[in-house]
Amino acid sequence: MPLPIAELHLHIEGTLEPELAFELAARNGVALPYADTDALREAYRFADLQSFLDLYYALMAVLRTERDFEDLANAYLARAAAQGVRHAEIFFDPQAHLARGVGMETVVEGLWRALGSSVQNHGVSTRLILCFLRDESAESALATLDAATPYLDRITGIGLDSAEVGHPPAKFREVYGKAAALGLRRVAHAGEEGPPEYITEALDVLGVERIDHGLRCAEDPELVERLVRERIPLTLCPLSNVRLRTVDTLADHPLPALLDAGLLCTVNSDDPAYFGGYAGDNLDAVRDTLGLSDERLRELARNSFLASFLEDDEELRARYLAEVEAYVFP
Ligand SMILES: Nc1ncnc2[nH]cnc12
Ligand SMILES: [Zn+2]
Repeated sequence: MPLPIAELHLHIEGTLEPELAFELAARNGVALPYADTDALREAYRFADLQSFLDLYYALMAVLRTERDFEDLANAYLARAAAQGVRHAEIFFDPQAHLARGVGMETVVEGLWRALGSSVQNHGVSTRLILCFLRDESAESALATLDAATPYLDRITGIGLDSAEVGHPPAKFREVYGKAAALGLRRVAHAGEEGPPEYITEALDVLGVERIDHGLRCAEDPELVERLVRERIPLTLCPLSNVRLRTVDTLADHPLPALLDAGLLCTVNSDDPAYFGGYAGDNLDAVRDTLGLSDERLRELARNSFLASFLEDDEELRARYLAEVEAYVFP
């Protein structure tokens, strides 16, 4: 039995496995510029975040109907559950779909068909987090939040993703202010490729409650001290960092140093179909390569539930935390 964890940094579009991409392409009459799944997998060699994003957005062309989003989410939930994920806070990128003529309703209703029955079907509780694309305009983010208004009962929070460098958090001050007023929780990618200053800005200007990635905080000891003091969680994604060359090798990952510093770190998969592993694979990799002890792994699992947005169901959080403490490592 795998260690029970919450996954807090997961882009649902990044769970599109090549096999499902080809199935959806055939179903929707979309031509893919790859001969087969092997040829597509060959394209999964990334130089940096942008080279990944180019493929990530291009492959979304196969996602067209509610059923497509439902199938995508069900495939993720089944795989995640098999690796110990008990709770998933799932990002989605509506602007990438709206730009292709796929409406907010199709995306949210489709995802909800899977998420709404996930506890029964997969044993995984879920929350949905709407991400704004930071390389789009602030006005586009505001229009996207407006388009999501009818679905806010299904959306727990907002996030910020896509190409980081050159798109500092402050650009999205207004939309984060509006989202806060609507009672939405706030997170943002920061310090993945961007500098530590973006992390500070996300906290001070956007009022985020967690930092997605955030690994470049390791370059600024005062920032690390602040994150520890304020108990700001980091949603780290080790295999993603290796594939996108944010770290040279997994052995160079700052996770052990950040844990030693007292940071509330969590381990997540980001875009598992593209980066070679789901949440449990990421935990196995850091255990094997970074030599994390069983108690460190338990700490990561505990952190994931503490950092989750389960304030609306503290009883469930307590149950998950009890599962973590009772877990016996093989
Ligand atoms: N790792 C990542 N960083 C920024 N934007 C993303 N969108 C999907 N995955 C992402
Ligand atoms: Zn991400």
